Amino acid sequence: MSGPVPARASLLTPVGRGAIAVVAAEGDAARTAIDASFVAANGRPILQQPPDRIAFGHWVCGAHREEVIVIRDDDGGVEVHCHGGVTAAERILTAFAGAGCEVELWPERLDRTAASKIEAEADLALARATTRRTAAILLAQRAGTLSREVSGIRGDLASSRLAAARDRIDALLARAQVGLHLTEPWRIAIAGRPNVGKSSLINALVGYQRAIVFDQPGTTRDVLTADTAIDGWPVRLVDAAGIRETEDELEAEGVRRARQQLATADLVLWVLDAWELTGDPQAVMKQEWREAHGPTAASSLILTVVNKADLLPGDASQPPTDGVQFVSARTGERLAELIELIGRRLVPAASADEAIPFTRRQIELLSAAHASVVAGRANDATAVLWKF
Ligand SMILES: Nc1nc2c(ncn2[C@@H]2O[C@H](COP(=O)(O)OP(=O)(O)OP(=O)(O)O)[C@@H](O)[C@H]2O)c(=O)[nH]1
Ligand SMILES: [Mg+2]
Repeated sequence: MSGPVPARASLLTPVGRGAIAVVAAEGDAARTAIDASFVAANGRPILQQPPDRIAFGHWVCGAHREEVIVIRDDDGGVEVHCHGGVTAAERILTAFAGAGCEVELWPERLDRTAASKIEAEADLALARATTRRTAAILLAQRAGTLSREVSGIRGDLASSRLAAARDRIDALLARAQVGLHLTEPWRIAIAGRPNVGKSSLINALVGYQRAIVFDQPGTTRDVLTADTAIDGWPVRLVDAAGIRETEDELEAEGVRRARQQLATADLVLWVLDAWELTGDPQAVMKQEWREAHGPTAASSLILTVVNKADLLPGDASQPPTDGVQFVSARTGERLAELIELIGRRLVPAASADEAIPFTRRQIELLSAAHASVVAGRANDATAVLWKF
């Protein structure tokens, strides 16, 4: 027989996001609170409700009655589902606390109840995942893909296959950026001369009117961002104001910030105007980059986007060139190709069934294990990997 379950209560759902809120509680004090406040529609006390089945009723608190569903399990745990929003859930949590339950934040609860550290981290990450693709990858890690790989590496170390272990750690570390971006958006800066259609392109990519579009150079004076998904990856599109020399102080500040956005972006889309294009798009992009940034070479993480392709005669078909995409933000022409190209550039390869470290803690452990393996200290590496 196990001892008494400590009484705890937690709000499991994020504040203000869903139509329902869920409060979980356990321990004798939790039952006391339920007995005092829950009136089941079938008139039975909670212990006479069948376990793991929903009991509909009301949470009664003074003159206030709130519709709820209560579910109990066999181990003294209960879940109360009430209307979403802050008030109802708070009233229920207060009742649990009043009966003697310790109120615990849900990340702490996850840490305590998860079967492993990776599982707890995956649950936290899943709550922040915004696309199916990223959620599928995280679910695979939660289901054991990452821990199996780590234990495979420990097996290599135990059998003195140090080179194999090192290669497998290298492969995991190579996916660290993808892993961190399962919960953090990739940052894509949209840059180029004034009036080429940067804001229009962002609007087209996001699918709604977000940035101000105006037929005058220098419309966007500050950095605007829009969050969306591209090819299943969460991205933050950053609208960099037209970079050029300016006397206007406010604009100069915008230019300074835009430059900073470019320096820190995961990918830059350098936008050209098809109507004004004279010569090879890549060469023009490099020329404009030099004008804006001085002699620093354009980084490889730049895609050249030739916008306003609808203004070109004929079907505007250009021979496909590596790193160049013709589009029309106005008509949506070739936007699908651009989206695919961005996806490939951002994340060269990632499949849901490979092991991917997805937290800084995991990446630090792998780096430490790597250093130990390289130094020939297999035992130290093994010890670090056990911390997974
Ligand atoms: N024909 C055509 N016009 C476009 C296209 N994209 C944008 N424009 C027009 O070009 C003008 C400038 O567009 P913006 O999106 O404001 O350009 P921008 O690069 O953000 O300009 P700044 O913020 O001033 O640097 C507007 O009149 C748009 O309607 C396109 O694909 N085709
Ligand atoms: Mg703009």
